[in-house]
Amino acid sequence: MSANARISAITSRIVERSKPTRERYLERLQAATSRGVSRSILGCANLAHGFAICSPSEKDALAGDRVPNLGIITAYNDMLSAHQPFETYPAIIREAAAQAGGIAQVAGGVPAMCDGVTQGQPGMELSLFSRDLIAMSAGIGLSHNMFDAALFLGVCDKIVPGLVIAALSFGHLPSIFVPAGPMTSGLPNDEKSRVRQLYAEGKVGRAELLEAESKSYHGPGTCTFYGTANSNQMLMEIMGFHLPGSSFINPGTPLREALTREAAKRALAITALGNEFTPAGEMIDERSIVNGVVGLHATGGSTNHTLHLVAMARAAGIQLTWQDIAELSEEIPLLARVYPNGLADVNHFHAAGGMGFLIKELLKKGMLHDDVRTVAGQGLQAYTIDVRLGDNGTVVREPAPQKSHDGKVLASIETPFQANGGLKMLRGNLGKAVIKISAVKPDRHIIEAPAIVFHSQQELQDAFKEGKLNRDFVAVVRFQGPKANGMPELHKLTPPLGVLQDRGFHVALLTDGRMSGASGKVPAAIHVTPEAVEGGPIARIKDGDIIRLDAIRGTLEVLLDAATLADREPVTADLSDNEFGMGRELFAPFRRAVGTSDHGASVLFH
Ligand SMILES: O=C(O)[C@H](O)[C@@H](O)[C@H](O)[C@H](O)COP(=O)(O)O
Ligand code: SF4
Repeated sequence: MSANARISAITSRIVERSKPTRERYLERLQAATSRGVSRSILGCANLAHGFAICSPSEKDALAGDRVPNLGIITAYNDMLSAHQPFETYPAIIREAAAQAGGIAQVAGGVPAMCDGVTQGQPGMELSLFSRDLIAMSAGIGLSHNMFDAALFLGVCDKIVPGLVIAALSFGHLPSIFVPAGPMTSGLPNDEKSRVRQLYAEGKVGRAELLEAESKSYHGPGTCTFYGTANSNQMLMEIMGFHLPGSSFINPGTPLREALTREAAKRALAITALGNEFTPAGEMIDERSIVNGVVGLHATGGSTNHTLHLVAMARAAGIQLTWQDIAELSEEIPLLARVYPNGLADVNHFHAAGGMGFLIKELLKKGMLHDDVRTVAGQGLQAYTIDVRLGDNGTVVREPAPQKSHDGKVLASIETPFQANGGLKMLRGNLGKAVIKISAVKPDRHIIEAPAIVFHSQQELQDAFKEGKLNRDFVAVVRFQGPKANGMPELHKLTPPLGVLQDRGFHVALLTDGRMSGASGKVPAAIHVTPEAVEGGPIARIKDGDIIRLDAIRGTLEVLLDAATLADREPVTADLSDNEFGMGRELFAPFRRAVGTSDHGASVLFH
């Protein structure tokens, strides 16, 4: 079944807009695939270096071009609870590949930042840039050109988007994403946030706060809120980069290992040496990208994907815009309530029916393109499943439940939680911005209040502690854009602004920076473009100006006449503190080269 008329029309518009870049991309891809098995063009010395550590039988196999070789790109480190399980994956994959008559080599590693460790810290100013650096790093691994397919081991925020950019830059290769799964449920996310607000008010100390945080983040796996990392898993499944049912199986379980082994065997089966050749750059097309956006809206996914999906699409020559994302939001109902959009976590979401139920429901109403290619084959019907471990350690897939196992977490398409998706675009005399309203109560969808201007998160936190913010106001936190300081997440503002909102004040955030995918209850107009350091209108706002943020009409304005606003000189800021320390001096070229937020805030594509 093809997608309904409205979604198909948006897709057709994207196809038309992308024609020049998509055609050039596909020409390059076909030229690469026409050269046959990649390593066959390597010289003897190149090849000898490439398989120097292999066994004699592996060398024989690799010297020919009949045995497929998998290139593993791993984002393993002990810093990300979500990536720590990857430590053992290469050995599992090598064994599974050998059992299936193939070979697997770790082509390279990529850096992976934990936004939870760096949240509110200087390191966060490297976070967004790390996405493009991850793409470049993965490219270094794959540029050895020894491989017939790639396996990507990555989960978190910037890592999956960076790896997708790499996979599409090497679009002549089939690629499968291999996740490690969510942490088991610990202290509920809303209880964690309640303790944070108590700490922000000085009602509990660090000991109580650390105890709550440690009970929430307590072991291997992805943090269980529906932030960017878990939005990534949803995207990889709905866009066809995961095998069906892979996204939300906990690490360290037999089913998780069975899925990893299956991914290795499937990657061998979809190389050019087999009969199901599925190069990633052909598999992912405009329909796949639209399916990703649909999934984002239907689940209340991370606002960061208004940056990452745009950049990921560009890597395949596809031009996705915020307008496309906003118009799709009007068509797609909210079907999942996972924190911060509800009280449940991703384990509850999976138990309620998870991705299989979600995709089945969206397909019922033509809200997804079913005529897409995936690593599992043709179409998304294969993804409307529930997955379990079979008797002999294999993966068994059965039809997804007809009804949600928990209607408070996962709704049917007939009775959605909200008629449209959580992500909207705002426009007005302050430029363009993004807002996620799926976690904002309806009485906060319109905020009109005086501006209070800050040039850092710390300034706002200090003003809160000094009791200066007990009022209605719009916090204008500027000089947080990609060119200013790498566009950090300002998630540390969630507790103080949440306290003020709970006290009954009408507050909102307006920033050229980002928020965490885990932010949610306070209305926030984020990714404001043009940014302050580029002289954008946000740099002309003064304390006391009346700001109107209207998420219903999709407008963002400072209530000044055009002449008054134009007569004001945009203020500048001293950003010297953001140029050194914690590696920030290494990223000056990125700050200079990065494009605008509505084009993905990328140094790779403008
Ligand atoms: O976009 C995201 O989902 C966030 O970057 C997330 O990955 C980050 O880790 C949050 O900071 C976690 O939330 P807390 O900071 O509230 O633990
Ligand atoms: S979800 Fe966020 S906090 Fe959790 S491991 Fe990943 S990057 Fe770190």
